[in-house]
Amino acid sequence: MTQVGVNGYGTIGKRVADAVTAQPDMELAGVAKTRPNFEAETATRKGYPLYAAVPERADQFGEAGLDIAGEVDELVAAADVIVDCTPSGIGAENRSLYREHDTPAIFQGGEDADVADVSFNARANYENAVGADSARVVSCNTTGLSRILAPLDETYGVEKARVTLVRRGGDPGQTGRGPIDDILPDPVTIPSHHGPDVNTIFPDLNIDTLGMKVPATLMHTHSVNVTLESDATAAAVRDLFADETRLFQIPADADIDGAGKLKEFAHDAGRPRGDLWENCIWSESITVEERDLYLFQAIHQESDVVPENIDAVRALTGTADAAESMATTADAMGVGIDYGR
Ligand SMILES: NC(=O)C1=CN([C@@H]2O[C@H](COP(=O)(O)OP(=O)(O)OC[C@H]3O[C@@H](n4cnc5c(N)ncnc54)[C@H](O)[C@@H]3O)[C@@H](O)[C@H]2O)C=CC1
Ligand SMILES: O=C(OP(=O)(O)O)[C@H](O)COP(=O)(O)O
Repeated sequence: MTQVGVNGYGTIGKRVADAVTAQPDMELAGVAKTRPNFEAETATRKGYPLYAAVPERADQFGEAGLDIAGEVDELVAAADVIVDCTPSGIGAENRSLYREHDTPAIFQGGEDADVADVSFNARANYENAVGADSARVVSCNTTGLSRILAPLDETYGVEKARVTLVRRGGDPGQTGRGPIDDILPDPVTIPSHHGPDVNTIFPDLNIDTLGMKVPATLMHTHSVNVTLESDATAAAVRDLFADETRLFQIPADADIDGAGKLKEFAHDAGRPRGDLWENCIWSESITVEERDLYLFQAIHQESDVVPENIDAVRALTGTADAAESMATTADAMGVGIDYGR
């Protein structure tokens, strides 16, 4: 059993912790929190060992009626792998703590690529992380792009990818984020950081990305154009994507017209927190004009990186190959949508 510690128990951390507890080959060593808020209370209620992330604030937990198992360095010492889910930039600050304890570490996409030995996407470059000391699971958007680019590149070759990313302003719980009533080119410079981030997974891939931010919280939406190196048809691309567990093709007759209905669908399906771990690609949008493929996809920013974090644990510990790990993760979490079956 691999003992996994989660440092930072917010949007990503709480989902990674739940996913760890579902795996047959992993145990949750504990989670580290900075303060005794409602998420700390939930962790305690779930029976997760709770550690104080900031030693000076450890007393606050007891004062709030929450027992702690210790301080974060004890969690790092006890874990075989630590998954750092702290806000952007804090992961880099925590790197020395993980090194001190010789604990392999997984970082998130908000960190710069040089925080870790490798940038990671299970479908595209799992092998690069096998036996590494650290890996960075690329951002939700880069994860979503890597999942479609890997099969397209393997099957047809990618001459050039062009993607416009319409980004949600903040997560549902991020009440301080915006825009509230605006549509922003963000970043206004081109390419956005997503293209270079894709290149940390596919170093030679030719890609331009443009980013925008809108007053939405539910999901990101991508408008994708990929010029392929060889001929394809829309039907063949649909068949190719159908073999990918982490790609969900929204059927035309599902009456799912946007992120709102996608989330409703996820809740109806009994998904925890209404999570959609898969890219959600509108099947009707898949169009091929000569060698140009077009599609729209929605990405659930809060959850698509969660299966990737689980696979990254197995890659760092060398306990499974990519196919085995992705299958185990899917079975344990219920990743994959067989609509209509
Ligand atoms: N929310 C999203 O849409 C996605 C976020 N990411 C990345 O995941 C990482 C985490 O993001 P979120 O979960 O959204 O952030 P979050 O703000 O929801 O959660 C971060 C948690 O870490 C805690 N924290 C702060 N300082 C800490 C410290 N020194 N030690 C331990 N914990 C500390 C915060 O109190 C909070 O509970 C970032 O790198 C982000 O870019 C990646 C994909 C999607
Ligand atoms: O990594 C993300 O988005 P990004 O790839 O657009 O930077 C996540 O949705 C987190 O974005 P945030 O930095 O706006 O919280």
